[in-house]
Amino acid sequence: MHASILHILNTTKTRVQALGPQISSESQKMGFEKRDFISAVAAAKADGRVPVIAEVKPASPGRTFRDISPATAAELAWEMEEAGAVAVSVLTEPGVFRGSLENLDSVRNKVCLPVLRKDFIIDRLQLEEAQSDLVLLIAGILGGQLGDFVELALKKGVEPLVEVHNRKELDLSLETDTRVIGINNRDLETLEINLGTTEELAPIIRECDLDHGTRHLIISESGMNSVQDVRRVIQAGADAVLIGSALMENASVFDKTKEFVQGAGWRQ
Ligand SMILES: O=P(O)(O)OC[C@@H](O)[C@@H](O)c1c[nH]c2ccccc12
Repeated sequence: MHASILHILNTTKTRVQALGPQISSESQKMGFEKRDFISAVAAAKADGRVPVIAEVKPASPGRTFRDISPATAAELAWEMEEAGAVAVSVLTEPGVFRGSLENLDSVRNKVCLPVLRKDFIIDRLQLEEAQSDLVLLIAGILGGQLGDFVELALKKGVEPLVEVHNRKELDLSLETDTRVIGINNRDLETLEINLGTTEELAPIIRECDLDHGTRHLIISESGMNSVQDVRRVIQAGADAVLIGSALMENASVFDKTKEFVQGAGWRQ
């Protein structure tokens, strides 16, 4: 693991331990209606949009994009929705990524799209502390506990998005009941990007689906800057893409999201 990721895992552990009792009482919140990500992807495909999960990302290791308050997060998410995004991802890790649970709540109250909580989940209490439609579970971090976390999320009615980066993590994820697999093109050890990761792993998922009569949704995550990049991973078998930095760097999040969603004409 890269030093910044190890640092996040340590601070997350301390934070969750300190917040323990408060989190369990918050989980009583009622009146939460889940938004279905799988049918949102199908709807996007049916009307010719490239399914883009657009990410509200204030910073990443070594880079700051924008200061994002809950009000700004809502504004950005609204631009993403208007531009045709299929879902919104919200970073909630408060240290290195400068995210917040307040940003997540604010986004979900503003838009009608499914919302993904993007964080480093290491403790089941974290599944109680926020309400989202999808939750990221990183196979490389959860290891042997992955299956339990997938079950827990499903039981809560939250769609797990299991993130993998190599064959070993993919095999682990295919043993769970997850319906959504994210292939991270970024190596969490070096933080380097290689879109070939999707080209390598997506066909393995498709083959497994054929063998078992299942149908996983494949999300290609990270490192896409152009419509050509998106085209490449969709052609490799991805159903959807997850894009953060390229949107945050652009002066107009609406314009950039729309460009990816429309695919600049390569989509018939
Ligand atoms: O900003 P990018 O390169 O478009 O990547 C977005 C997203 O995939 C990335 O933020 C991400 C993927 N997996 C994560 C796990 C934790 C934090 C962040 C991430």
